[in-house]
Amino acid sequence: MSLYYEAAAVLANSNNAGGSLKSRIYRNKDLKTSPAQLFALISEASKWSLILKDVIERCGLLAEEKKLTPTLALLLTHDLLLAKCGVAAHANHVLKLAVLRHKARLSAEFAKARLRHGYATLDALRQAVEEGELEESDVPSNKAYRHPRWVRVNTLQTSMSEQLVTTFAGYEKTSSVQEVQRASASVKKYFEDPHIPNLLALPPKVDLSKSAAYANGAIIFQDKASCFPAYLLDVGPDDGDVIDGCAAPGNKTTHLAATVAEGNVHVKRQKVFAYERDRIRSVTLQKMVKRASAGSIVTIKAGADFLAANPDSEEFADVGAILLDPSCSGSGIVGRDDSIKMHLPYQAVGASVVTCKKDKKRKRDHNMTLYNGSTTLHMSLDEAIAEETPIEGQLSDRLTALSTFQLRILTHAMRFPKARKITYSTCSTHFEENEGVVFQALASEIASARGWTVLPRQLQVQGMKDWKRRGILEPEKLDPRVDLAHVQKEAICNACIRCEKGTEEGTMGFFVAAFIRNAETGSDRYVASLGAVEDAEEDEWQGCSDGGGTVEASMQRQASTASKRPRKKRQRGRTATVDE
Ligand SMILES: C[S@@+](CC[C@H](N)C(=O)[O-])C[C@H]1O[C@@H](n2cnc3c(N)ncnc32)[C@H](O)[C@@H]1O
Repeated sequence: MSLYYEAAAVLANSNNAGGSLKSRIYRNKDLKTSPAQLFALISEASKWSLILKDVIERCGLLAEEKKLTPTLALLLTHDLLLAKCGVAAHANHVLKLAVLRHKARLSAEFAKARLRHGYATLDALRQAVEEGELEESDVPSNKAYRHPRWVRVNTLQTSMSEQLVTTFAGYEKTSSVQEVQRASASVKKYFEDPHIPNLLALPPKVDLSKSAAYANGAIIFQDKASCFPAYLLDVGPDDGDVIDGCAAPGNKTTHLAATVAEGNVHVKRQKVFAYERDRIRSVTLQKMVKRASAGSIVTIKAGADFLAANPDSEEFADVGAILLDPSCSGSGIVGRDDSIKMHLPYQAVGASVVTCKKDKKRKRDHNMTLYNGSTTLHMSLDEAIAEETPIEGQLSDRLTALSTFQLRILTHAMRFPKARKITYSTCSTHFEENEGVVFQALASEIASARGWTVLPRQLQVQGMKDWKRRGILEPEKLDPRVDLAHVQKEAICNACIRCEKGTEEGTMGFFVAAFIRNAETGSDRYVASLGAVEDAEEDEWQGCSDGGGTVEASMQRQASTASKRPRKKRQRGRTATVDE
């Protein structure tokens, strides 16, 4: 009888295997249980876990049954109370006996829990559980703050108008994202995003994973915030080739490919080089690129370290833009609605220890978060999730290690001789990984040698310029060597873009900043774009009044150079140069 032990071991994921929950189960050749049975048990038990956790705690099951761990207690209680055939073990099995002894109390507590949640019958409760009504977002009690299902229409294959009459035929258009945030999964509503082109928000938990459009890559599940970097990079026909330095699973790579293809109709082909250091994640990247039909644009550098890419090599001679989305703490990630959340009952002593036949003591898995004294496991169902690998240890040590790596990768990108644009992003909410890295990068030798500066808000592509949440200054966390006046720091923060999780905007926690080269080394297109906002800057840009080495002063100088060059206009959210 290995079903429950094996399920507990899969959940513990003690070897930190990557990939989705499904792929971890189906790839594991050592399992005795059928993968389908194992997956069904885990996914069903997780749906009920919020209620069952409560039932188990009220019964004091873990205090009385020393053989049970929180995970085993949850899986067994699920089968005892809800599975058609009950606990799948022979009558005398030690685990079966451990829960059977408490059947009457568990059943009584389960009935009370059902009534507490306001469901008169088990069928009504079942329906609510299936629709995810009990499992709200990370911000409980406010439906307006739930995380919508964000869907990017893949313009390499299809168009928004085509999808609206096919995949989303019969869906009603709403005028606010909150309307879809509040809607239940069965409601057919969509909201067309005003900031990012070709992006839709749908009710949380809506299941499109079986749709043909998803299967063939016409639509891609991608959080709104995660679409910011490729859009902000704003690659145009003059920008040459593009590098995605940290690519897997590939959402931003395929988004980049779609934006590159848009500008390539009449001009020479631009390539996207996608670097991914991890071999296993490179396989996912390959699948994603193929499914999105981006193979003719994207060259995958599988298992290759971007830090080892030689900026001066012939291959990258035409690289004008670089997107960097390096590994981070992942503190902005929202428990996705297509991910499995397993709420485990609280165990007063040894709550973090899972025992199992072969491997007696297993360390707590990094996917667990302690929540109100008990534990919640988060498992991805989607291969295409940007999985983060938190470094063990104290938060401050982890942040130092991560930000050192992030700064290295960003300054490496600044070395590519023809590069004129870089975006740097993380799904972290920590200043150290975000604005902190931006400040340090700007203060680096390579940034001043090559003339890199931040792309101010006024010059950003329309949707990003309109986005209200900007960078945050936390002076006490700033590297003391960063020698800038307060007004300069504020200007840099205003150039940075943030998203917060658990808000009425429905995004994950995210950060992105763009860098550009100055007029002397930058592209004409950018120089022109600086001139385009010159007038607007005089009205809007309040960040600087002195003429010293400030960011804004540098922008002003660029703008004045630009005023002597051709005038330009914006097209489809993109900066275009036009001769008069
Ligand atoms: C945050 S994830 C990227 C998510 C991806 N941009 C997306 O949107 O789908 C970071 C990725 O960068 C990879 N990575 C980290 N350091 C790298 C390096 N030095 N060179 C190439 N890839 C790296 C990690 O293995 C991980 O897959």
